[in-house]
Amino acid sequence: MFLEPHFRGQRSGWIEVICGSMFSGKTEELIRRLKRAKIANQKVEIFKPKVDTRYDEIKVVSHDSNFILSTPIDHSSKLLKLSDESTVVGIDEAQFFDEELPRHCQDLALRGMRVIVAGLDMDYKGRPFGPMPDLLAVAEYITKVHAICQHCGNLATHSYRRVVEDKTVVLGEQDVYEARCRSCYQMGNILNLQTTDKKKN
Ligand SMILES: Nc1ncnc2c1ncn2[C@@H]1O[C@H](COP(=O)(O)OP(=O)(O)O)[C@@H](O)[C@H]1O
Ligand SMILES: Cc1cn([C@H]2C[C@H](O)[C@@H](COP(=O)(O)O)O2)c(=O)[nH]c1=O
Ligand SMILES: [Zn+2]
Repeated sequence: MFLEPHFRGQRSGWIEVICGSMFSGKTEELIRRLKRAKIANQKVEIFKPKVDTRYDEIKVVSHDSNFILSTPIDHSSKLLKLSDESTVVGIDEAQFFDEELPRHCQDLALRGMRVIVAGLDMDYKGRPFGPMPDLLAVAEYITKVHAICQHCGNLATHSYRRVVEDKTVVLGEQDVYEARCRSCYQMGNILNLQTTDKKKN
C-alpha cells in the first residue's frame, strides 16, 4: 500500500502517478488517497478530462461505483488557475489529456502542491498512452496496479479491446474491453488477425 509522504517544514510539492491497465484499481486508489487528504483537512481539487463522460459528467467514478466530485476540464492549462490555494490536486484519466499535462503538473508541484495523477499506461495496442510516459518520467512516486486477467486469472497488465475499432480513443467498459495478462493479450490479438485474414480471403 502507498504510504503518504509527510509535508515537512517548508512545503515542497511532488508528483505521484498511479498507472496500470483498465480495471486495475487506479481510480479506487486515487479516490482513497484524495479522501484521506480531505480527512486531514487539506484543500483538495480533483480534475478529469471533459471527454470522459462514461459514468458521469462531473464525478470521478470507479468500476465499483465509488466516487468523488471533480471538475471536468478541456486542457491542462486550466489546472493552475483552478487549483489556486490547493494543497492536493488529483487528476483522473490522464491519458486523455494534452501533451502539456506533465509541464503543468510540474508547475503545481513547484508551487508546493501534492499532485496525484491516475491513468492508463498503455492503449489497446500496447503503446504508451498520451502524456503518461512523460508523466512517469518526472514523477517522484509511481504505483503500478494490476487487474485480474479475465482469461486465466493471472495478473493483468494489458487492456484488450473486444470490438473491431481502430481509433485510439473509444470510451467503454466490460462491453468493449477486457483486462488480460501479456500472454492472453497476445493470443487474442493473433486470433483476431487470423480471423481478419480469413474474412479477406
Ligand atoms: N478483471 C478485473 N480485475 C480486477 N478488478 C476488476 C476486474 N473487472 C472488474 N473489476 C472491478 O474494478 C474495480 C477497480 O475499478 P477502478 O478503480 O475504476 O479501475 P481502473 O480505474 O483501473 O479502471 C475492482 O475493485 C473490481 O471491483
Ligand atoms: C485501452 C483503451 C481505453 N480507452 C478508454 C476506455 C475507458 O473509457 C477509459 C479507461 O478507463 P479506466 O478508468 O482505466 O477503466 O479509456 C480508450 O479510449 N482507448 C484505449 O486504447
Ligand atoms: Zn491471462
